[in-house]
Amino acid sequence: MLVPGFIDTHIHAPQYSYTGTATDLPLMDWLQKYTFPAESSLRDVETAKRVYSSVIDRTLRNGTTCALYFATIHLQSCIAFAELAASRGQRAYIGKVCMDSLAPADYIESTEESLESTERFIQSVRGLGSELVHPVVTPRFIPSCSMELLNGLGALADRYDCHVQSHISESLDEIAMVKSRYPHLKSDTTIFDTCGLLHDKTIMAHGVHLDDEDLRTLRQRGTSISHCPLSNFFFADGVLPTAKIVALGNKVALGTDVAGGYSPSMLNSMRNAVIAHQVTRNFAPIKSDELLDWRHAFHLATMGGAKALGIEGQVGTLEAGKSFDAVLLDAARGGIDVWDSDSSMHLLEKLINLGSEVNVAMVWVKGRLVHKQGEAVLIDDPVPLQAMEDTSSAPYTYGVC
Ligand SMILES: O=c1[nH]c(=O)c2nc[nH]c2[nH]1
Ligand SMILES: [Zn+2]
Repeated sequence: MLVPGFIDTHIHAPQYSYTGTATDLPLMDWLQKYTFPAESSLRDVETAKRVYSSVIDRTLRNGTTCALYFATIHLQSCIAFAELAASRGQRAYIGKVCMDSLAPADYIESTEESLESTERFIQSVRGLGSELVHPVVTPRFIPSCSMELLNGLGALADRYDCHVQSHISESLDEIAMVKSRYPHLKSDTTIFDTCGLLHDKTIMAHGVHLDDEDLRTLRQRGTSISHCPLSNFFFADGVLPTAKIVALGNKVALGTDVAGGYSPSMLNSMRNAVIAHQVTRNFAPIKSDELLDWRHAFHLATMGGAKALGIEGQVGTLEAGKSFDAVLLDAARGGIDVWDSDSSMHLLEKLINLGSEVNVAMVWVKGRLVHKQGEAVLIDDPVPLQAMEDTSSAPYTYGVC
């Protein structure tokens, strides 16, 4: 079954090195114990290239044709990441992370350094001239950014017309920290808004504790929420009422939040979005009839992501005139039994509920084959769609898998 490419709207590329571990602590302790040391080690550009190549490769193998990535604070490593994404052919929105507070001495920047290297990152990525790879203004979250930094980043996003990403109202420990620092300001939303960081190219992860007023502000600004259900089960101290938020008219997309979420698979994220919805329904004091099933989750993982990034005219569905960002899913490759009586809707439902990387046969971005199961990594040469029938003679350049 050929489906639109999956769009992961929240993934921490440098955390890929410890994906599948570090599942035992609340957010603030987890950042100090696991995240900052791992991210700090990517100061070394060669280490960064190894990790970033792996995460690009792994996400492509899982059918992620487009990802909105957090990187680290290190300018040269971030530029190397953008170059790798461009040569590997993934649609990648990449943020050089900004933090001038709440981080260890070896993984922090001054306000000036943060603003300067963000600007240089924007210019360098735009200088690559890639249609697929874009810079994103990325304050990590409010606790790790001074007001001066947030204001400066708002101005940069405006000047360069850039996407913005961060985390918003994500957990009780994060909210308590913001409240103790800014007791007079109502919420994360108020702070981001005051600093000019909420607009229609902004994607905020989590938002589990947004109230109705916050949600209204996000709607008015056209800002999207990246729902990361698996990570929310570990950190959020709550569950995002996704169906309610979608019904209110807020833009919602899906993310894996690697490595707070331990799986880089968007199929897994779709399944967890449905489970999270079932949890909110089952434990809600008043039962609502809002629905979020596998079909909605599939929509959030494709068109929802495209709308969040403002590229719904190019990707998100398989339609004439759009870019061919697509995934060929094949149940026969393992783990899924199909019966003659199965309709094509049953087949798609099975692929979403039971599928994994094993079932991702081929992946294309903008018409270029970027992954074919069982073959070496495809790099550099854009391959025209017509050339794909006979793979033995196609003019691919192969890298080492
Ligand atoms: O899930 C998360 N992962 C992170 O790396 C992070 N940083 C701030 N807030 C965060 N939440
Ligand atoms: Zn995150």
